[in-house]
Amino acid sequence: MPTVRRISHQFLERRGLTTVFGNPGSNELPFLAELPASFRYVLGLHEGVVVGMADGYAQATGRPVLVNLHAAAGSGNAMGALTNAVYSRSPLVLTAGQQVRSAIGLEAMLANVDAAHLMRPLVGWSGEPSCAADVPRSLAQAVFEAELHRRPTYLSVPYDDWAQELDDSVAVTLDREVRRGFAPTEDQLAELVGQVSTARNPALVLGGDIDAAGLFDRAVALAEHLALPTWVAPSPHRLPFPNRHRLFRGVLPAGIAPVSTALAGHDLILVLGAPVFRYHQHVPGPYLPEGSRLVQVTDDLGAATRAPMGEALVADPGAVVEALLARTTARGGETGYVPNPEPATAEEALHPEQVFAALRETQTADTTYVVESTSTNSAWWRQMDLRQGSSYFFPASGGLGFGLPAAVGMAMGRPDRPVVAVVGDGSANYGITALWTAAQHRVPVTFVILRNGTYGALRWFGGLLGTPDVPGTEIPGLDFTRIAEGYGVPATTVTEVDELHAQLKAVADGPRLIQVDTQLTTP
Ligand SMILES: Cc1ncc(Cn2c(C)c(CCOP(=O)(O)OP(=O)(O)O)sc2=O)c(N)n1
Ligand SMILES: [Ca+2]
Repeated sequence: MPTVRRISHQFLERRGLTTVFGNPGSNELPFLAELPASFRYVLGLHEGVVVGMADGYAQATGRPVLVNLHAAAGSGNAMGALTNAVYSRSPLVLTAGQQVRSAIGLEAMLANVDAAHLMRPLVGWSGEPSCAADVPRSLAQAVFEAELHRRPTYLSVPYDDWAQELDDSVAVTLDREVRRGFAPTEDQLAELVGQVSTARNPALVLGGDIDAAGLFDRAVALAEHLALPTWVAPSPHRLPFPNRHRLFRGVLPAGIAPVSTALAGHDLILVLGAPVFRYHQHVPGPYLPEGSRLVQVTDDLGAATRAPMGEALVADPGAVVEALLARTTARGGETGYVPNPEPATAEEALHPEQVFAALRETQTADTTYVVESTSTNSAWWRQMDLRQGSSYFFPASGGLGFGLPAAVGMAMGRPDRPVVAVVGDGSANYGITALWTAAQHRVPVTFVILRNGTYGALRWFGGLLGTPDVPGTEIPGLDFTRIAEGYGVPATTVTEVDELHAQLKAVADGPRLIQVDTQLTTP
């Protein structure tokens, strides 16, 4: 008779969840025992790094990813990174070990009290099976819930369940398939085609889901077909459109009034694959310009129901893109790209624009950038020239500690594409132990640390909020070359542009860290 562990491993193997990101405690060991040879366990030294790596791997592969955490303490450490995975809609399946069933109620050491509620409201589905025999079905539910809703799930399993024997009938769970189809109806498509065809001056706003769905090139085709000025929705965690394309109008500012100002004059605003909108700094004003109509198309039901204005169609944006391409008359939009500007310079240190121009000039066009530098966004979009899908990733809820781990996870998920992490000297500390995992697995990531000795974005926010003189924004004296070497990653510091070019051009067969002293700029 098969054990709970055997059936569960078989189910995970059939669903392709054979890379496990984890950090174990005693509660997890009975699950990890007898892992089939097809499984790969990737150890992270902190649970925030474990989830960050899994998030990167999930966004790189587009597939559900298994995470194994240590009871409540491990799950709690993971929550910060989980806020990013929620908003990047990463299908993570979090599993956590639980004390033996008889010791949970008395709250023995390592009991995860009220486990099914611990990770809410971050996770979509969570549970702890009522008996060992329900573990395989519960695991299958956790996987399907994550896959279908594209939202992390959480399953807590008492560690004395795994060795329990089950009767053969439970194997019926192994072959389950659950599929989703969110195609719009003919009437819905006809209405949308009519709205776009009759619009005088429509605009296109794209969200990260367009890139996640592999629609980057189809979005370009649509914009060119209909001559649509195109923006990226505020606070992007991915890039859904080439940032130097002649139709690109920029990343929408993350304030209510500035969004209306940017979109003024467009009678129809078509939002594909984005929440409406992920505002950040509070700048109140009209949600929409006078005379504008907003139509949002998303397969994220929550994003559709919570928007403050406009109409929403809950459907697969890809089906809408193809229908608009096929059923509307071409308007001959601009094609091609605008030239790159000269980078700004600085006195003592390098200007971030010089760093980004060096990346543009030395890295290949298929490079995946994982960015977590919060005061350099303007410099980044001014200098980078990204023309492929899956080229840009940023922490989706702004939770720091994503950059270094996610870069490691992405490089593991897509070993065919070079990965460069561009991380601030503040952000780097939240996920710094990812360097150890990179060294252990010889993951070929280039980590570029922008050292300006401060929490630059907070200095800028202080000015915005009228609180310029607050404590806790200066971080002098950090040396990431010595920290990196302590985790096994070779590292250098550069102060000149030529040195930076030379370092970036050098071929590395594993991880490397380049620390660059940069001037503080504003986001
Ligand atoms: C987990 C976590 N902690 C704290 C913050 C607050 N925070 C912090 C601390 C920032 C400064 C990051 O500094 P950096 O050096 O990484 O980048 P810049 O100097 O370019 O701003 S930006 C920001 O929102 C956060 N977003 N996430
Ligand atoms: Ca900084």
